[in-house]
Amino acid sequence: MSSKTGNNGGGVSPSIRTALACVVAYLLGVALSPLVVPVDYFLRNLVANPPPPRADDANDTAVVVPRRPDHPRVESSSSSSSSSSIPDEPPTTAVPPLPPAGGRSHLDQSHASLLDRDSRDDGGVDPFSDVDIVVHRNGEPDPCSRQRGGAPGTTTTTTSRALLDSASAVPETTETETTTTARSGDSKHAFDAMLTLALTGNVASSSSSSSFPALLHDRGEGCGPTWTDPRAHDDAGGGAGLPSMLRYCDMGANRTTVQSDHELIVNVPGAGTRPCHFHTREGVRITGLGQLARLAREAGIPTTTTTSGGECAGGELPGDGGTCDATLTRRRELHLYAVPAGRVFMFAPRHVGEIFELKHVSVPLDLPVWLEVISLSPRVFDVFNFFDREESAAIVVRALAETSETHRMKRSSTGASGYNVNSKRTSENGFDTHGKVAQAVKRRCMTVLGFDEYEESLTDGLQVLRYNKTTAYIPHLDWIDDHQKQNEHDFDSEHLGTNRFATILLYMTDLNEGDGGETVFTEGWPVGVDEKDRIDFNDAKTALRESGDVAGILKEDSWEEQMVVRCRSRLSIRPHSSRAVLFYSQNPDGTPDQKSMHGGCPVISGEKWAANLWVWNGPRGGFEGSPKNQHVVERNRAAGVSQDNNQKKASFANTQTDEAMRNAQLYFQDTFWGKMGYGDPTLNVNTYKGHQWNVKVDEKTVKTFVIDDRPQQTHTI
Ligand SMILES: O=C(O)CCC(=O)C(=O)O
Ligand SMILES: [Fe+2]
Repeated sequence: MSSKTGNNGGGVSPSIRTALACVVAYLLGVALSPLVVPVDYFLRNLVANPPPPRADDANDTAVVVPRRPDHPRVESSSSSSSSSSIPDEPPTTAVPPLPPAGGRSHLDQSHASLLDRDSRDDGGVDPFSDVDIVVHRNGEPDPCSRQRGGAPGTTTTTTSRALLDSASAVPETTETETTTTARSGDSKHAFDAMLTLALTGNVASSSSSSSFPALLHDRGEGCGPTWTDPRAHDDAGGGAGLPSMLRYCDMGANRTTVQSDHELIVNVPGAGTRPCHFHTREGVRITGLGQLARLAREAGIPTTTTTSGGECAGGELPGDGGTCDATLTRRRELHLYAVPAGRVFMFAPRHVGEIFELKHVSVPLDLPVWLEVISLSPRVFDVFNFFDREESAAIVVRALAETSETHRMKRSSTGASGYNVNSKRTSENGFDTHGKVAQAVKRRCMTVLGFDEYEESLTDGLQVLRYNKTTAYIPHLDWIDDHQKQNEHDFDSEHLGTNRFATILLYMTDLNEGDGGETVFTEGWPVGVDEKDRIDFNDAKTALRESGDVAGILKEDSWEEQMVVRCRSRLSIRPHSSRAVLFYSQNPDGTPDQKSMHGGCPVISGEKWAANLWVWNGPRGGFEGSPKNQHVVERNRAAGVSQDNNQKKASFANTQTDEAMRNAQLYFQDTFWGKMGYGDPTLNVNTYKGHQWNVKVDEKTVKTFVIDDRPQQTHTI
């Protein structure tokens, strides 16, 4: 079932008439859809239980969503088993109690009281007394290192000791963003430095006289860079002497994305390198010691085994029989996901069907938001209860009412320089940058992705998409490829550039099996289908043709027909109103994830409305601090144009009235751009005020166009 677009209207202008008709038709569609869809998808989500599996659709290549397990923290058991590769060290001997508070001249008293059992009101239980810290690299389900086993809490734990020691080593910082002076560890940036230092231990330096051991049993050697790090062998630069984890946390001058808080980063004392920032498995950024202590208290339930009649341990009083009940407590685990400075948190799924409960994300209906893993490679997740039907309808209504030339719904374009209408993207799109719902959804999206603060420079406006019957969007990467570095903006996210990092796709209409319109991930495989039962392209094509489903609708061997074949044999997501899906376009190291290739399948029946939100790994073009290709900037400066302020859209067409222009060609200055002769398609470009476009015939310039002030301009010969 999907809403149908009406197109008859009264005496108003045709575009407003169409828009109004669409609004009414869409609302009717939304209002009626629960009556037509047997079990309404969203209502199913209203009950706290997850939706039932969708395996009942025999021919449905859409994802089969397994049930939510009763104990969603699947990670703790699996990670402890997977952690077998990391050798556990025998527990260290008990650490002496902290010195009296007065003796801690460097320490903020508030930190000390968080950890110091003597000064706590709750009986002084050290929050880390039976918890081991386990570290993962960003996006990795397997830990890379773990804490050496600590002594259970009769006294201050190794963890508290290390945290307090490292807190004392982090200098006082001034947080310019809050204009308050914070003591060491009070700011999230100082906290990052402190935790990184505690995990890896202090690095000998002339200025640090004290020495204390690393919390991690291997000082984080297992958590080294996953990319080739030139500093590993660079004795002169000191890189080789650093624990590997420090080289992971500080990706180096050529790879540390410059975020808006770059200047606030506090280096790891002794090492002088940038620290990691740390997130929970669910993406929550850990910004202070109090929060870390809270997480430690909440970390899982310890497994205990009790044997009676044992010997009494030191300090334990014997029971009636003169013996002690020895309670063997298996230590709990606090998993931290370490993200290099300047980089962005990424979920670390282990298996399809895995759940991530996002208790920190609030939505209008106060329903729990959770992720369910649809695919590991590409990384794709369903985001349950991300938005509701009301918001879904509001997005469509606003898109239809939009009249501004830059934002209204119109034939889609693609590419870094945007404006080229593409024959392989036949849908329509528009942008919602200021709508109330769009704003709310953008903020929610950032929270889901693990940002502790909203950052406008990291998101595009909400892009709204409409697909009518037969329209589609050929498989592509959302990551923008500018490998020749032709743009002022530097898109090379592996290094200092920024690019699209993650996409949240929102669906606003219900499409039934056979209606088409799925989002297909052409490198992914359908869930729940055995490897041996996967269908190859040719068999799927034969089956499609035999079914006759697209006969008379799509041309044989057209790219659209080929897409339907893929949509029916590869991982595809069927739209439902208020369904949201998250996927990543980059790997954790910033390289593009080629497996994230995806497209919008041709709509066979009805209409599809969707929207996407692209989140970048750093400031996108036009925002302060966005990375630039300096050579292009210089070139433009020499040509007297500034790209940021003067971008224009220009179309060049041949009216076929001047015989001398029969074989004309368009050049940007002296660079060939495209054929502009009789019968050649209009050339659409993004260009800049003052740019010169030359028309040449037989290599001689016959006409020059200079781009003027108009935002959109057409030049003809
Ligand atoms: O419509 C879809 O399902 C996908 C849209 C998409 O990939 C895009 O707009 O980048
Ligand atoms: Fe896309």
